[in-house]
Amino acid sequence: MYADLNREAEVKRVKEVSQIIAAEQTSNQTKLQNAQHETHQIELNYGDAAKVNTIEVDDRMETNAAIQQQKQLVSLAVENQTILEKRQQRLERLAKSPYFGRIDIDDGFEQETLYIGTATLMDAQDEDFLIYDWRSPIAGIYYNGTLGSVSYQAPAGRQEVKLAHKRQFTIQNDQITNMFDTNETVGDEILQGVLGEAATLYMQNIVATIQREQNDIIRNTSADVLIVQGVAGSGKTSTILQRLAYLLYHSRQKLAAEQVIMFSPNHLFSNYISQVLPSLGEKNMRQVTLSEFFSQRCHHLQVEDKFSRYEHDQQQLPEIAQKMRQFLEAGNILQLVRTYLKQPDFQLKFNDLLLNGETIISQADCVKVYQTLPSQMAWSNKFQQTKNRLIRKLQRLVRHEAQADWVQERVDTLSDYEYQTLLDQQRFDNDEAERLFLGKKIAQLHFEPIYDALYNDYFLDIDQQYLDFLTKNAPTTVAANYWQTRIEHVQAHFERHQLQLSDCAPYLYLRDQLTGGGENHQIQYLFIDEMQDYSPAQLAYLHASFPLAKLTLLGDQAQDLFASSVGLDHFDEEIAALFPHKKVKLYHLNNSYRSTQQITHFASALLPDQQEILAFNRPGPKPQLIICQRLAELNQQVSQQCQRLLTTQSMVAVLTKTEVEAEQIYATLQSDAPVTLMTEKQHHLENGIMIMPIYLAKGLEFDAVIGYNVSAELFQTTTDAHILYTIASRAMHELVLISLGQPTKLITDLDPQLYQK
Ligand SMILES: Nc1ncnc2c1ncn2[C@@H]1O[C@H](COP(=O)(O)OP(=O)(O)OP(=O)(O)O)[C@@H](O)[C@H]1O
Repeated sequence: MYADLNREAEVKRVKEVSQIIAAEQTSNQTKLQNAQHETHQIELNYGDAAKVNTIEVDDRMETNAAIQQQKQLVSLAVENQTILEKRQQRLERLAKSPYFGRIDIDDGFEQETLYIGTATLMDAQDEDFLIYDWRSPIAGIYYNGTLGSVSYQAPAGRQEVKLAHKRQFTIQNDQITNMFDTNETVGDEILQGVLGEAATLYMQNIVATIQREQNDIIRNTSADVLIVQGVAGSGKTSTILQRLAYLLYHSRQKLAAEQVIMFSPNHLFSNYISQVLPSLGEKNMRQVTLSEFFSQRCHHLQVEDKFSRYEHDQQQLPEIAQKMRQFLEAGNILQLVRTYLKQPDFQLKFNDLLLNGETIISQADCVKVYQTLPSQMAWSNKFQQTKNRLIRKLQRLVRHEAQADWVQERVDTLSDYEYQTLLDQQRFDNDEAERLFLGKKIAQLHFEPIYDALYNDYFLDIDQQYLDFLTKNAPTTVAANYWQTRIEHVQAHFERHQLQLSDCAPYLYLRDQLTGGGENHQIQYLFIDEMQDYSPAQLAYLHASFPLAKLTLLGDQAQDLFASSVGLDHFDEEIAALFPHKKVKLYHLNNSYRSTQQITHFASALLPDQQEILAFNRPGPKPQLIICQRLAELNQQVSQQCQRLLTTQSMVAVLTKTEVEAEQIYATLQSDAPVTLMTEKQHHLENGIMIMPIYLAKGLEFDAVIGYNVSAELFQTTTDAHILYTIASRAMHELVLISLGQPTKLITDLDPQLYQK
């Protein structure tokens, strides 16, 4: 039987469920306190057990057994406590809002009413579900189905049922504040309410209003590589965070949050999204930026980061440089590395290993060892064999040196302390054996830097090897002399211990292939947000670095600020082609939820290749274009607009094209509200006014945005159109664009109806 549909019945049910939750909270709290007390007691006892006599052998064994037993007790108690703590948190979440959806279904045998919330809740007898977790198979119907016949994926296979009713709620504590029936997947009305709200310092989960197209992405568990090309504000980031919560729920036994990595654009963004998973009762995944990842892997080099390269590009980026960059950043560069290694004349480049100016292991030694190995052996194998043989060679040298005069003299002059330390409590039958032992220790210590160098693969001259790779792989798109100049640049950078961003992927891949390193087998899922900011070479390298991980890539080519996807005509398909032997699934999200209809229409029109972008039906004021003739006037306008916007909005961002502009406006902005200049070091959003270059605002949103100086001089190219689109699409409710002098044609060529001058 379906439950009663009238409002009174719903009001009554919410109250009843809330009371059950409250009672559960009280009983669970008592259990939790008991568990905390018990853990504390066991820990105290554990301390006593460890104090037992350890001199007598029998006592010592007994103590060890006691300690083991106590340890087990502690870990059981802690585990029990953790379960209760988690349950308490879950109940707290449910108490704030027990559920948000109801479905009435008929499977041909019985009619059932199900309520959907952020976690499962059973009745006191543990027999009936009072609330179903949104991730349970049957809850999929709520997001996917319109009334009538629907199917869902149950553990036993696909099930067909009839969906008779669907109802949405907004519930605060035990009060229903909004409720209506819908035939839509998830109706507009509640979504209207959610999207009309003010911006928040942390991203919110979207569990109550997940849209059908987003639900497909969230619940896809079959793809090895899942690629989402979605327009600005289409919920890509929200969707993948929900997806991760879904995956963690369904693979509890096999997948832990520690086995998931997300590459995010910057720390501000990482922090902005950090509350979504905890709000769904899940632990956060690890987050890293590309720059951090590369720096970690190239510890002896300073890697150019995307932001400084962007800033530099704004000053100048000659066409030739761009072509060379495209060559190095194309997906097939890793293939070129593999081909290079297969050449018959391929030679490994080695370093001399020196100690106090004296060559201990020479390049010639390395070559000699390397050449004795079978040519058909795999490179990484050959490299490891070479390394092992060089280590053995060093060990022979140490044994030999142990008897050398300088070492024996050193043995004679050891202080008592040195003597004891070197002996390390070892006993010898005769003096000679002891002398030999000490001699060997001294020689080992002496040659320790060489051991380290061998263990850390420093005998491979990867820099020279990479230069050799570049020399043998000149692109056909640029003249030889330009390429030669670039190689010299790379060399000069190596001398200063620097590496340019476009060299990172081929350089590291070459090193990994040669040394057999660089693969992380722990990570099971890799998420890459803002994938358009990664070159195909970087994406391919990340895939090679996490070979067992399933990938979720999401982005929007129209927000490509760094021109990473220049030359890719069919962006997502070309990205998909990077994973030829994998099960790839492509999704497109065309509905934009963030901004008002007016802002979305305006932003979409800025794009050169008019994409299909569907605005959500939420009206607001038209974007405004303001033209100033002098710099002082421009700065004054920014101040005035900030003041005006802050009367109705709480988070206003002034977005600039470059860092220098952000600093300039920060120096002149006058406001009573707090003003923050956001830099890469800043990790938190702030209320009031935030000023930042657009690349730091990636993935973020604000109540109102002021686009700083959208002049014809600064915005001309396709990449500029992408920058402007990204600026405009950060605004939820209001957008103001201010230009110094003639505004960019990107705006003035638009239909004048789209904005207000
Ligand atoms: N189903 C939904 N229910 C409620 N809000 C949603 C939904 N989908 C998206 N949103 C909201 O739309 C806004 C944009 O979402 P999100 O940041 O995930 O989009 P995005 O595609 O990653 O954007 P961008 O590429 O522009 O950074 C957020 O405020 C998000 O909460």
